Amino acid sequence: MSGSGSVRVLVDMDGVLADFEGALLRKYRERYPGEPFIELSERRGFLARDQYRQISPELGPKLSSVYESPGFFLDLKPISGAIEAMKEMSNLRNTEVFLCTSPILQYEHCVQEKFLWVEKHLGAEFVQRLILTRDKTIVHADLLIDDKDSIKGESAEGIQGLHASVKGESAEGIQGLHAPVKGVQASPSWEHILFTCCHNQHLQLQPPQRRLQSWADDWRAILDSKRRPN
Ligand SMILES: O=c1ccn([C@H]2C[C@H](O)[C@@H](COP(=O)(O)O)O2)c(=O)[nH]1
Ligand SMILES: [Mg+2]
Repeated sequence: MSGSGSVRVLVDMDGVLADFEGALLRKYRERYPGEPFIELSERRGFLARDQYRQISPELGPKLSSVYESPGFFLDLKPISGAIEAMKEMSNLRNTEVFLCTSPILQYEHCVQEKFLWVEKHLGAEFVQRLILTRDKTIVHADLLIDDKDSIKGESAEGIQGLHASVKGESAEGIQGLHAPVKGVQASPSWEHILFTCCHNQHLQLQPPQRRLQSWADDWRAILDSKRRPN
C-alpha cells in the first residue's frame, strides 16, 4: 500500500473525533423532555435512530430531527485526546493522515458544518485532508480508525451485503446497479481498527480484529504495526 516505512491512516469523525452520541442524547432530552431515552451505557447498534425506533416508531424521526438541525454537527465537542492525537499523528514522519467521514443524507447543514468543525478544532491545513464519502471501502489506506462495527461498501463483501438486503428485486436489476468493476479489489485496502464508543463497547471482536479503546490507548503502536521495514 504505502511506500516503505510509511503509513496512510483514515480517521473517522463522528464517534472518533467528535462526540456525536453525547450531544445527540443531551439535545434530544432538551427537545423532548417527556419522551423515553436511552442512557449511553445502554446504547446498542451503530444507528441510534434504530434503537429508539424499537422503543416506539415515532421516536426514530424525533431523534433524527436532532442531528438534522442546524448547528448540531458544528457544536459537537471533541472526544478527549482526539485533537492532540491528530496533530501529533500528522507530524509523524512517513505518516499520511486523512479524515474520512460519512455525511447524513439530509446533508443541508451536515456537510458544511463538518468542514467548519475541522477548521475550528484542527485548523485549515486539516480541511485539505477531509474526505466525505458514503463508501469508505473505496478509499485506499493502510488503516481506518472508525467506531462503526461493520463497514460495508462496493467491495465484494459490500456487494453481497447489498444483494442480500435488496429482497424481491430481480438478479438482473441488482447486477445492473452493483456490477463489480473490472480491476476493483475484492475487499478494502485498509485494516479497520474499531474505536470504542458506547454503541460498540459490548462487542467481542474476533482475532485478528483490533480495537483502539480511546485516544489514550496506544495508537502509535497500531500505526507502527503497518509500517514496512526500510
Ligand atoms: O442514528 C444515527 C446515527 C448516526 N447517523 C449518522 C451521523 C453521521 O453523519 C453518520 C456516521 O458517520 P461516520 O462517518 O460513520 O462516523 O451516521 C445517523 O444517520 N443515524
Ligand atoms: Mg463514526
